[in-house]
Amino acid sequence: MKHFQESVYKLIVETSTNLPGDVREAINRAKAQEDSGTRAALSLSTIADNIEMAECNVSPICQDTGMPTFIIHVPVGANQIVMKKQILEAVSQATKDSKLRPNSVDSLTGANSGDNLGPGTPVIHFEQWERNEVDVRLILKGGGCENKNIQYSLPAELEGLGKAGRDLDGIRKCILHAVYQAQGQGCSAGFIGVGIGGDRTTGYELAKHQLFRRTDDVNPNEELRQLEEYVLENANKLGIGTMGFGGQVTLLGCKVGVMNRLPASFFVSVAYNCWAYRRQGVLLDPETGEIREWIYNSSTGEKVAVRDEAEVAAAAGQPERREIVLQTPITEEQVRELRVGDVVVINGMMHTGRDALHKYLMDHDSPVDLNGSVIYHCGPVMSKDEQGEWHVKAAGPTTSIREEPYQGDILKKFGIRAVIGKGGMGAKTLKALQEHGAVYLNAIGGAAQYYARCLKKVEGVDFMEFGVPEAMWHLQTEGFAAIVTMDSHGNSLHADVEKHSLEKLSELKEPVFQ
Ligand SMILES: O=C(O)C[C@H](O)C(=O)O
Ligand code: SF4
Repeated sequence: MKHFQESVYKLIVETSTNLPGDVREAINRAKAQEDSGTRAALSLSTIADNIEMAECNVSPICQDTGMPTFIIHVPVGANQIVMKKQILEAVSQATKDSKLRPNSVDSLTGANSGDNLGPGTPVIHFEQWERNEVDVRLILKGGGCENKNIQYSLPAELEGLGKAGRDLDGIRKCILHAVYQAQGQGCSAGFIGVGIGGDRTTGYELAKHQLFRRTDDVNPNEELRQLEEYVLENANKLGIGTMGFGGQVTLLGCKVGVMNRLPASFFVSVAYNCWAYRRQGVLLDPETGEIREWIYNSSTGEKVAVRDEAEVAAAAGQPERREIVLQTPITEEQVRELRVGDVVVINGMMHTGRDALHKYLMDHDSPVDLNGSVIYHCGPVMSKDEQGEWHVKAAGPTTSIREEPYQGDILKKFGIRAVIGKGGMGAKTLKALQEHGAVYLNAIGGAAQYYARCLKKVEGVDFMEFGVPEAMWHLQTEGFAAIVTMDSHGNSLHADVEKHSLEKLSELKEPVFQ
């Protein structure tokens, strides 16, 4: 199979940079359902822009290119050892070419392998079949939505929904709860794969396999078909909306699979995938390894309608939405002026920082002055040119809640005035924003091309030893827009949406499937 490695490389690039047609259609439908001018509609426009940009630039849709997971069907006798070696080569090459972010981290030392290779990464499953072709499928599922996967053991007592028994109605409750607990943190609107039964490991595997189903396929099991339909309709009543900003569309797809279980166990496993639902597949010629066919057709996939000027104008015309341009360094007075719902446009310097940096700063000094500064929760995809200069290739926000134990203290210690991330933060940070005078800005998760365009120049980098995603990048920005979702007056849009969605969840308590 002379062309196998090259075909796998093409598959990786396509998966990372171009969303399949069925996913685009689902996002388009969501866009049509949201009222124009709302935060959700505007966010979906940004998402649509980002999808187009990624395709045009052949660059990652989201900077978190996830855990590359391959599922491969081969004819009997195919040499899986050689194929595996070539897959590793293709992954490493795609990482060098900035199509994948270096995402493989030593769990004990924190060292990034730099090429996406290491124990357990990438994930490769082989299966034999009797067809005379090779089927290679790939999913790039990022860490933020992976963190929102959840497994229930029935019977259980669920927040808002009460008792969930070992029956179809108990399963229904678990799935609704799974969507509720994700809030906007997994970059809603999302897609879920559900595995009923199995053990803890195979249950999750089954859930993830459901994510390879096309969004428009129909479950052959009538009970499960009804369940999928019910969940899709009712999860959208929770009002979580795009990025957890509130809205009509919270879930874009639900696929459920079932397998046998042990008498003592009853697991319901849910794999949550963000809107940046990157999965693709190819059918290969078993002799040459050349691509015969793409499995999730992207070329016939429709375009996601890009930003509509009328919509932007409608949003701007809303009296309650203000747009404030800020130049760094930012003062306390400027920050105290801001209210939840304002759009802030940042010009000047921004510093990236995520898990490793926040932990470090708790008991060390910062290499740069952070007074009046902006911290961006972001692990970008970077590339270095021949002159040794760095360029930002993809740079959307990461889930901020992971920094909750540190953020409040760090704001105060260094005089930071704005934190940009996604998904919101908790009570401790909200209190610190109020006491110190700072603001939390929510950027649109996954919109990595959209934001990379605003990051004009890399002024420097510290802590490269933490690896590319965790390093502290010093970036010159121009026109970086984000929404105030937590202000210095004790208001949090995230707390409001969570409370409201819990009320909505409780309305779905009554049995549906007897
Ligand atoms: O690691 C990242 O850049 C983002 C992550 O996928 C997240 O959603 O938090
Ligand atoms: S940042 Fe959002 S879109 Fe990107 S992988 Fe994480 S959850 Fe998905």
